[in-house]
Amino acid sequence: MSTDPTAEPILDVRNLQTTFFTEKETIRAVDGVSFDIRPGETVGVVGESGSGKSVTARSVMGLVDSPGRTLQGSSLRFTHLETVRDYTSKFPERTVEIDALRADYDPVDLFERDAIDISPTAFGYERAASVPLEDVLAAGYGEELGLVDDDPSVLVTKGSADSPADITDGFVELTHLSGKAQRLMRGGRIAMVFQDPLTSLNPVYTVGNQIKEALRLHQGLRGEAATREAAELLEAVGIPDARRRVGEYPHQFSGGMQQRAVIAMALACEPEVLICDEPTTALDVTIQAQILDLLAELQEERDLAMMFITHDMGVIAEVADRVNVMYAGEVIETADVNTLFADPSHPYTRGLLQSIPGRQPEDRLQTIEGNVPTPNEPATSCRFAPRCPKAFDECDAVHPVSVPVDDDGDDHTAACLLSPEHLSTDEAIAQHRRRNAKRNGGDTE
Ligand SMILES: Nc1ncnc2c1ncn2[C@@H]1O[C@H](COP(=O)(O)OP(=O)(O)OP(=O)(O)O)[C@@H](O)[C@H]1O
Ligand code: NI
Repeated sequence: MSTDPTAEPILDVRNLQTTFFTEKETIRAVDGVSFDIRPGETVGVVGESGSGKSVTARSVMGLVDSPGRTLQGSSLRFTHLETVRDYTSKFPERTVEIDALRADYDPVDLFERDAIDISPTAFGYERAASVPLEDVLAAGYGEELGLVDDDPSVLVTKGSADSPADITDGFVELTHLSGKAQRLMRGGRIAMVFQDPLTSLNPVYTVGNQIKEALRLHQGLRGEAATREAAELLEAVGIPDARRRVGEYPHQFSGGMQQRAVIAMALACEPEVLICDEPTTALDVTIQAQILDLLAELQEERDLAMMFITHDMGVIAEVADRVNVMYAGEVIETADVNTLFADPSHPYTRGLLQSIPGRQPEDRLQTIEGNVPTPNEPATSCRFAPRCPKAFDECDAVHPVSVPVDDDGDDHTAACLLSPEHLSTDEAIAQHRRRNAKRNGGDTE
């Protein structure tokens, strides 16, 4: 699984916050998550039950149900250029051209208006002049700042909205999609495979008809051509006797074959990004291995960007190029897969690795005591501290932010007061305090 580390991301997740407003409490299920995925790359998302993996995936898909909501300040950028051009011509009323705005607005003036309660630090910049207008719009503050009447879904950053074919840079902001623009994205450009194949398959239609429906919607194929393509897709995902089986119903398929059919359905839409949420958890080990091989093959053929969710470190080792470790709504460590296994930094990641059978001497299987807490308060401390073997006093007083683990610039970050590892603990804590203060708009922590 080699990917080009210099390639541009196709999906850029920035400060994603998805919260459930229940009668009892406010659950910050995803609390400021950032990462990106490149074409051909698999980003693994791992963590115990309740850490926010599925809500992250559902947020990207726009499938968060009430009482959940993705909050203002979150940005999910789909940067696939062809899609940006296509959406610019299909949804001109939802498109904004940054150059045209820049001519009319000076960001410094924007932030100086008295009525406005947003500071540049909310966007991770210290000075107003450094905040790109597209960040303001993507995070949903365009209306408040008087830039636009309605949050735009398509942001053209290089080129003119009048000439879609000549656009060279921009993104579709997934958090602002609705209606047809969302239907074309979901399934068409970004597809998802769930743990239980029966959530995706309708029991009353044949498998073939369901694939054909996807082909009609997203590729405009009908009739004989669609039937042929449906059988070819079933063949491509390794279903034997595909020509006959297109006429069968989901219940006539085994669990493994059902999941293959779901993958075929996802591929019928020719997506750029495939999100897999524990796609093999319900399957036995042999079938699981076959499905993982299949996904790897399909990814190679189609240069798919994949987000792969699992609580199984063994599966992560097999499928992922990069890994995000999640805990209580936050990404607490991120690294390329080899670094993560060889040199984990966060005590939580170390704990997860020690709970893989066969990875520790004397075959002692360690598990981390306790459970993931429900993140129902803003983070003002380390959410892992109560379970952490390394916890010390400050862990209850300072919220650790993601910082580079060391200074060799290899994109290995951890959200732990013991990082960066080359600093003394006091220096590291001071850095976390400063970064918190900055994020909260200059307040003291
Ligand atoms: N519909 C909902 N209403 C209220 N809270 C929810 C809802 N869906 C998820 N949550 C909460 O969001 C948090 C994250 O849940 P999520 O399903 O993303 O966890 P997960 O990491 O996918 O866990 P698992 O490994 O069990 O699938 C949990 O605290 C959960 O209780
Ligand atoms: Ni889940």
